[in-house]
Amino acid sequence: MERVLLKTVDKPNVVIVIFGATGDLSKRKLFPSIYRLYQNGKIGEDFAVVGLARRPWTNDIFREKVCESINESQAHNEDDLESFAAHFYYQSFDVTDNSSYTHLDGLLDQLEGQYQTNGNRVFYLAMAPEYFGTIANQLEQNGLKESAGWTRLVIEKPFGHDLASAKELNNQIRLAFNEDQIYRIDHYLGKEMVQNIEVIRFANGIFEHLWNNRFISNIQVTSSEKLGVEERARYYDRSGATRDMVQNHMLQMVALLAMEPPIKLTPDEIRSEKVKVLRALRLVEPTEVENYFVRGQYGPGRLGKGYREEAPELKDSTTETYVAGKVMIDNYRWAGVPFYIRTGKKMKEKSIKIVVEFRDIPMNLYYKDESERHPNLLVINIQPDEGITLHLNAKKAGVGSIAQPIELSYTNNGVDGINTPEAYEKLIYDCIIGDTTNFTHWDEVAYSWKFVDAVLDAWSETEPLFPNYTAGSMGPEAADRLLEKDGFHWWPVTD
Ligand SMILES: NC(=O)C1=CN([C@@H]2O[C@H](COP(=O)(O)OP(=O)(O)OC[C@H]3O[C@@H](n4cnc5c(N)ncnc54)[C@H](OP(=O)(O)O)[C@@H]3O)[C@@H](O)[C@H]2O)C=CC1
Ligand SMILES: O=C1O[C@H](COP(=O)(O)O)[C@@H](O)[C@H](O)[C@H]1O
Repeated sequence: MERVLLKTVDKPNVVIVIFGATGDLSKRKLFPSIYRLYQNGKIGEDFAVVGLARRPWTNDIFREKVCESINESQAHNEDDLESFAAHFYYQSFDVTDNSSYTHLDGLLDQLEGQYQTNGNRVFYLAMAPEYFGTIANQLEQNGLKESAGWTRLVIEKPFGHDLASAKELNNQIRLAFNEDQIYRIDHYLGKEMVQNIEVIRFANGIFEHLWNNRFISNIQVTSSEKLGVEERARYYDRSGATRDMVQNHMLQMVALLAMEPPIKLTPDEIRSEKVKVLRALRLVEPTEVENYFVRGQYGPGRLGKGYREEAPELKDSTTETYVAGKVMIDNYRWAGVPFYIRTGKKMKEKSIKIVVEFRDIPMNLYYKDESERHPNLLVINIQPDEGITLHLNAKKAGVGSIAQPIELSYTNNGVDGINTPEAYEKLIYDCIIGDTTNFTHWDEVAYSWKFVDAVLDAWSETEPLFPNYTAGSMGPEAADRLLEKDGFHWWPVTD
């Protein structure tokens, strides 16, 4: 099957307008990613980047900041960097002020002539979500969408706080932009091994034929972080791990693992299969929440302070920094198979890993201890290692018919081992060539909110007993019991 792109161009000509260009995301992810596109020849010389934020910076200060961010994050060539930075322009801008947009319109006209960008514009909203509706509306009202080329709007997460606010936000944005112009970023969808899930499943007969409830006993998806809340207490405390990670990244991975093969590799066909999975998620009943989900918050431990000590305003916080859940998909393929997910801050290791556990053989003939079990596992390593490992059993050399567990491994040599910038690099490129496959459609966002809202609503009825895991551990004990009662256990995420 051939991947069909909406538009395929070698070196697209474009002006990228970044709202929030003085912020953390721009510095840590966007500038380095655009630089990598330039370095790798994915964009040529016919591009410009306009940075917008309130600070009274000049083009020179902005270019210095861009160079600093690249200096800090990756290998580069000084001459290359200077010519790259010359494509960056800054405008001091208040998103709530009408006149800022008029000025921007003039700047875009000038740059489009200078760089021959054919009127192609990406508006990247790297700002707090409360401004998304206003910006979309102002772009429409001030005619900034009306150019000779295409215009696309990239929106960062979080997309709403719950289903109701997400709907409201979506309605506001849709007044100004069509669905096919909206690119909702989920950076996990830009990770190499997340993109590989589809290929591992659908390009291998040995997996796809077994990929169902007859042969798979459970699937475990872990995204653990060593980092704590860092400088983002204000955002994170209103969000918590469920909104920050489960509503988007974790459920997207579940959808890719569970979807039916698409009839074609087009964005619409893939999305339609993912939506079917998200629609089939079993909503957790309020009285059942304890049987399906576990929440946690880190206290002091091997990795330092507890969450409540990270900032004065977190002193009495009941926000969860950890979630584990048993997700059931009520469809023909997956009936009865739990998808266990877990994610948390200040855990033992940084690891994103998927373990597919196949049903065990009915009798153990080859291990001395009859209770010993070594089910076949397919492990998809997403970060920091990238690759897959298949756990099998084979005969121990020279000792009769005794088996031992063995592993077949494939390591995907990442370009330089840094995963997230690469994910942003891919997604920015996809956006400028018009490939929406790895962006989330409104339907996916809505079904995901519906699922997590049920859990969050049930939790809001009771006060959690926090903290309940130590910084540097693998999370609360209750998360182990979640699997034990089904006869399973978490497979380790480290060797
Ligand atoms: N940082 C990260 O790692 C991630 C961030 N995100 C999302 O990306 C978005 C941005 O996050 P982040 O960069 O961390 O946020 P920051 O708080 O670091 O940056 C916010 C930006 O908005 C600008 N700004 C604020 N108010 C206005 C205004 N009225 N007019 C114009 N500009 C304004 C600020 O600049 P100034 O003060 O100069 O106006 C600044 O450039 C958020 O939606 C966040 O959830 C998503 C994933 C990861
Ligand atoms: O979206 C987010 O993701 C990061 C984790 O991303 P990763 O690529 O390092 O796994 C998380 O730290 C952050 O809280 C969240 O907003």
